[in-house]
Amino acid sequence: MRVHRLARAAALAEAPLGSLRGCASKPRFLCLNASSRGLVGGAGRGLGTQRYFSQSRIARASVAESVLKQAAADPSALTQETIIDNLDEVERGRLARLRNIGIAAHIDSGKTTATERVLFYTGRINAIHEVRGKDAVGAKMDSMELEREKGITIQSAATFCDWVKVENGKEEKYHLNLIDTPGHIDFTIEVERALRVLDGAVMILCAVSGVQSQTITVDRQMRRYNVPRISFVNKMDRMGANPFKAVEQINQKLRLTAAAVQVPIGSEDNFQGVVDLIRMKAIYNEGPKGEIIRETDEIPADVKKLAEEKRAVLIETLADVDDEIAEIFLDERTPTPEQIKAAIRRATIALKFTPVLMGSALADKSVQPMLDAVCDYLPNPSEVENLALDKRRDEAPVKLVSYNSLPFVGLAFKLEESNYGQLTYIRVYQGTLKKGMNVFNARTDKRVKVPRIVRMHSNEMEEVPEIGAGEICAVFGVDCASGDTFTDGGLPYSMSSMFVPDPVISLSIKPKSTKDTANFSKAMNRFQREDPTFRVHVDAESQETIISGMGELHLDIYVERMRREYKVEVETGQPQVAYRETITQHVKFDHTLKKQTGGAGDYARVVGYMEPIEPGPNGYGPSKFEEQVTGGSISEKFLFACEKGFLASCEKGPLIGHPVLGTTMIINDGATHMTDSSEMAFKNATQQAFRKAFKEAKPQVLEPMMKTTITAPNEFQGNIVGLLNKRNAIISDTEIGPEDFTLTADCSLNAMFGFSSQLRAATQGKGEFGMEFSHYSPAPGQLQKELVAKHEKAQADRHKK
Ligand SMILES: Nc1nc2c(ncn2[C@@H]2O[C@H](COP(=O)(O)OP(=O)(O)OP(=O)(O)O)[C@@H](O)[C@H]2O)c(=O)[nH]1
Repeated sequence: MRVHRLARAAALAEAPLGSLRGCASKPRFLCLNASSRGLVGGAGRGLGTQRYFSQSRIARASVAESVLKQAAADPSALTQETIIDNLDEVERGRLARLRNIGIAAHIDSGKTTATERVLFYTGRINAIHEVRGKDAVGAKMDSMELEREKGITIQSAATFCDWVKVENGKEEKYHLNLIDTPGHIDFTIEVERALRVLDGAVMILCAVSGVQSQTITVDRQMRRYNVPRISFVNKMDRMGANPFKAVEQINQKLRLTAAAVQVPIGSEDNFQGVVDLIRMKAIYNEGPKGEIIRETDEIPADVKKLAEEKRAVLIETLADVDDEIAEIFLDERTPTPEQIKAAIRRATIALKFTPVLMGSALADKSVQPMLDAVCDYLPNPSEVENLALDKRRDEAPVKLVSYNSLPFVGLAFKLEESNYGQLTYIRVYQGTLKKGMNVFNARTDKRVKVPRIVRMHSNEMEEVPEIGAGEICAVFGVDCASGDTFTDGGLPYSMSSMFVPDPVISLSIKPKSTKDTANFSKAMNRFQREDPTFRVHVDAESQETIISGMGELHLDIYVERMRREYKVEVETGQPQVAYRETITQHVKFDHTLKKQTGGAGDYARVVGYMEPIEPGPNGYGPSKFEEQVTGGSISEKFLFACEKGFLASCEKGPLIGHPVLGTTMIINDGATHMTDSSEMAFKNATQQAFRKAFKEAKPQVLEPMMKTTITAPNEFQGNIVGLLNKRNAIISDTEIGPEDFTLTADCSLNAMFGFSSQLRAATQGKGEFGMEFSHYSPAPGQLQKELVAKHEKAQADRHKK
């Protein structure tokens, strides 16, 4: 068993953490109000070590003045354990019942539908409205008109609520901050930034489709930010629902140890409820909207055997990831429900395990046990390690502690333009953020006042005077960029920011009428500030405005928002692929720039070589500049200018004007003139040398390859394989289900233009596909020839003008 566990751990460690590629849609927060009641037998967990606090220890603990003094003098010397040990009862109770969670999944798995139930059952909303429902109201968290129309989540939305968990007749109130994230790959940044600041997540899977392409992306993102998760297999009412297939796929495809903690009672349209395998109780939802939970010891006879079997699998799987259960298992004893729950909690927080729950959000079944599991198994803010970098100590990492009385540290993770000005979402990692407080932006070194603090409930907000440590809120009137760290000014801390994938597609855009120019610029500025994956630049040669993003849908949504929200009609050019350029050979250069035009001349000589950098496991890396000059033939100052020249050259490659990857330039010699050399001369000389050497080094155009997943009814499989073959796609996996098949292929983005309409035609509108950037790969010779010819012609035309 131990070997088995190690093998799994090793497999996990080796699993790629993903680099670019995104997934995507809209997050929302839910937050439960911090209870001021004392902790009753609560558990706190320090960094890696388990810490359970006995009642007597809690009683002993009081606000330790000495700890606060120490924190004020030198916060970085404190360990999380020291602080947690000294937390007072009220603080400990507040944190123990606080959860910051995200809901993330593949497109259309039911995230928004499930969130709607959560809001209803916790009393945040008093009626349930469906995504694309007949009442045309739309789900609470899809507040944007476009989202409601298209039935997709585009932006993350935050909300908060209180969940009262009842266990053994005792009520415990939890405060949840919840973010509903979008599923579509084009809105991946919304998932990235939500996961960056959340402590735990609910991964939703479809009971019929199991692990899908975006589930894999979401999995990578959760690993990137070490986010523990519970899994919820939704759509148990659908034909072909099979939660155990989903469990197996989490184990195999995601390489994350998973086991069901429930089994279904009935299936498909006869799905009635679930059996809780830990307490061996049947759970049913009653009432018009499933708001009443009925629990009974009477497990239906036809489910009993399955429940016993799956309970045994749960314990055996837990024994693989938890020492305490392993011991009990080897002694052939039966663990108690409390022991099982404690083991699930430990293993989930340690990222070794995910418990799998099941239900149907649309049929109002088994959502409440999922909320109980959020409280039972996902960490509270004091159980998650959050690090900041201390600028005083060479950016040494320091642990942030979610204690209200410590100096304030928060991260601005999302910006949004609202009717009342810029809204900045902040996660408070340490200390308290108060209305009217002056906070310090670690990036700009500027102080700003916080005039208003609100808690978001989708598009509504509730003003609050202060927000405690470990919570999420939004503030008005704070000018900053996404990813900025704020402190109270006393701590020189900054937090690492989130991962922003590079755009893969771009198009030219301009307003149809010049009278709309002002609104057009306003919209561009706003979208850019809000979404770091949406980029805008003016092409220096063509003077066209170019927008770039994660996919056609991503850019289409902005064009549509411009029309609706800013009343600007625009013209767009053909979508352009974000190509890259590289070299394939080692080439030497010795280049002299020499100009004598009367007065002071220009002189710079650079000598060295260029060579390709072998692509790593994540593909082609950034280009690099190195200087190896000995003997001072080029001074430091001029070498710095050479580097600038190199960076400028890499922005617009010599071949087709796209950025350069995987290329090293080394300058190891040169010459300087007493009077004629200047920084400009060295910068220009480097650019000229780069250009010449690049062309001699067998340059290569690189094109983005997309991991493409297609799902369609089985009868269309032949048609789709035909479509993919025409596009030279490499099919890597095919899975055939009872009704639908899912096919995964690597395809160049260039070959995928127009694919959606062809897929529609080939599957009578029943096929779906999703694409995610995978890596850059050398473009075929013919395509490279065409691109180079087009680029040269465009340049020649420009010169003629
Ligand atoms: N049969 C069935 N359908 C469901 C269930 N939950 C959601 N749906 C339907 O699935 C579709 C997608 O639901 P959403 O809640 O929008 O899914 P989502 O994951 O939020 O979608 P995106 O945010 O766009 O990725 C809608 O038509 C829902 O009515 C369920 O439990 N059973």
